[in-house]
Amino acid sequence: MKIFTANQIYKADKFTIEKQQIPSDALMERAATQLFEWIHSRLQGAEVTIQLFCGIGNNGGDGIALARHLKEADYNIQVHVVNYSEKRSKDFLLNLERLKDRKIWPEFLNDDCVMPEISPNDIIVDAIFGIGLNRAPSEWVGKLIEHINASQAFVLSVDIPSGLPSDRMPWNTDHVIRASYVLSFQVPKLVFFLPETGVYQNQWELLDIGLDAEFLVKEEVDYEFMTQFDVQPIYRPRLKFSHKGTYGHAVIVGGGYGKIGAVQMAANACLSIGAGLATTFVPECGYHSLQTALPEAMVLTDAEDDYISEIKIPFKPNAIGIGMGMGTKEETVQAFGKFLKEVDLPLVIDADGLNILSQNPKLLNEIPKLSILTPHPKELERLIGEWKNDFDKLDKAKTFATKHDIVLVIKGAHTITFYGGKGYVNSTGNPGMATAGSGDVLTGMITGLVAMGYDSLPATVLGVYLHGLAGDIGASLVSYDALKATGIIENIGKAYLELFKRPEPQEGKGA
Ligand SMILES: NC(=O)C1=CN([C@@H]2O[C@H](COP(=O)(O)OP(=O)(O)OC[C@H]3O[C@@H](n4cnc5c(N)ncnc54)[C@H](O)[C@@H]3O)[C@@H](O)[C@H]2O)[C@@H](O)CC1
Ligand SMILES: Nc1ncnc2c1ncn2[C@@H]1O[C@H](COP(=O)(O)OP(=O)(O)O)[C@@H](O)[C@H]1O
Ligand SMILES: [K+]
Repeated sequence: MKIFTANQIYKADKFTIEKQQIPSDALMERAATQLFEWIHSRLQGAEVTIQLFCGIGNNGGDGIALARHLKEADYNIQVHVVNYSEKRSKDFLLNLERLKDRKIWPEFLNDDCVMPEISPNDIIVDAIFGIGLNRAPSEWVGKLIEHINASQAFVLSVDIPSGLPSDRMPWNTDHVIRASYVLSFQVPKLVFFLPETGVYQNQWELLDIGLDAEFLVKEEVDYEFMTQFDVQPIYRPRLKFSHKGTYGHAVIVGGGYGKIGAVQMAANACLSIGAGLATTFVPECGYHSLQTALPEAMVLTDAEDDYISEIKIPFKPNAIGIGMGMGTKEETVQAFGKFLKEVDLPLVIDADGLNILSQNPKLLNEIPKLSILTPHPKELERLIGEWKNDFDKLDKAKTFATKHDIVLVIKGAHTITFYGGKGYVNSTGNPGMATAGSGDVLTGMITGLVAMGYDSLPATVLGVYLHGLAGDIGASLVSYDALKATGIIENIGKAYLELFKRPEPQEGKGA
């Protein structure tokens, strides 16, 4: 699913209005009808007070049109116009007239207004600013937003929480609506997925307002939100007349004294996702535990007992995952550097592999093209340097991935994969996955998919999606708190099955 910028949404609006030959307020009416149906199907005429805060642009227009529908269904409404500018939009004015025709007189709030009383039992509709916000809200509007946030009422934001710009950090973090729920039109907004800007909503959902399908398909975007529908086509079914050689031989290199478990989990995940064969390469001390815990995997050992000193793989693997639990001892750094020079297939590099790269930036030039790097935020910072905010982080990450011709995975609540100047935002996963070893599992899964013949980018996008989905299934069985990394591995099979279930209506989770 494409993620559009505000400008692209305006373009889609214009295209739709021209192609479908509809008046401009028709889209606003579709938006309001969808909003009304969503609310009405849940409230079923309940006597709760609905307070609508409407700006003077098209977001406000949506709110005013919604007020008309709510009144027609006999809801108890109070409409406030947040009168922050004299430049009212045409469709806002049209809908204000329609409201007045029905004898509904909104209260106009100006810079000297008294803050309206809000009960915690009220429902707030936040239609103050939409994607047109392009400068800091005035102080009094910011105070009104603070007042709404302090009310403890349920806040339903129209399109985007008011005060949250769609393409930059807010000017004042207190002057952004904290939405209980966002009903967003047609396409998700990038800000829903970033740690610093995703905190302004608990949940979001898309409403289809019929923007033209041709435009949605053709428009090129910088970011895509990877849903079940987007990921399904990547999957390649196993063939009847296949054998284990068809699904590749993966090697997992890593481990050190006390950190063999990381390799074990990665190799287990690698086999669980479907690699034909898996071999681990670990220091000698890992031999017995690996052979015991994971009988399906083969084990090669380093000459050293406790750490890796020379990586020797006496056959040509189809994929190599490297770095988990490996440490950054000088001998290991030398071995890793030598290995990078020798190897001629893309690698999946994680954990200490990434730390060694950050400490020895010259090695960055030795990374095979199309390798996959999977840093968590701290490892990413060591690789690309500090960032000012999430948007700066995305720019830096994209530049780094393009410069080295690699797939860069920024792990987090919504993992983002960068390749070829484009970002793929993952839709699965949960806070239960913030637990030791879940990154090792991801590395193993992606390595397995590469071994099976998937190219680097599809392997990563599919691996990240299935990893999150396996975590979601695992958490649904044992709770977020009790989920462990091995619980993710156990549910990889169910994640495959889930991938092909009929899609649920789109609904997302916030912070
Ligand atoms: N394709 C879609 O998604 C559709 C979107 N619609 C709605 O239209 C909204 C966008 O409407 P607008 O472009 O009118 O913009 P907004 O309603 O978000 O903002 C109103 C106007 O105020 C001005 N403004 C921006 N920041 C300000 C500030 N800090 N203080 C004072 N004035 C400021 C801007 O010039 C802006 O045009 C969407 O968020 C959505 O709710 C719907 O009406 C119909 C279709
Ligand atoms: N709050 C969260 N929501 C969703 N996924 C998460 C969350 N926290 C962590 N994860 C996922 O769990 C994994 C953690 O990786 P990492 O930090 O490398 O763990 P480790 O080093 O312990 O193996 C990543 O894939 C990340 O996306
Ligand atoms: K809004």
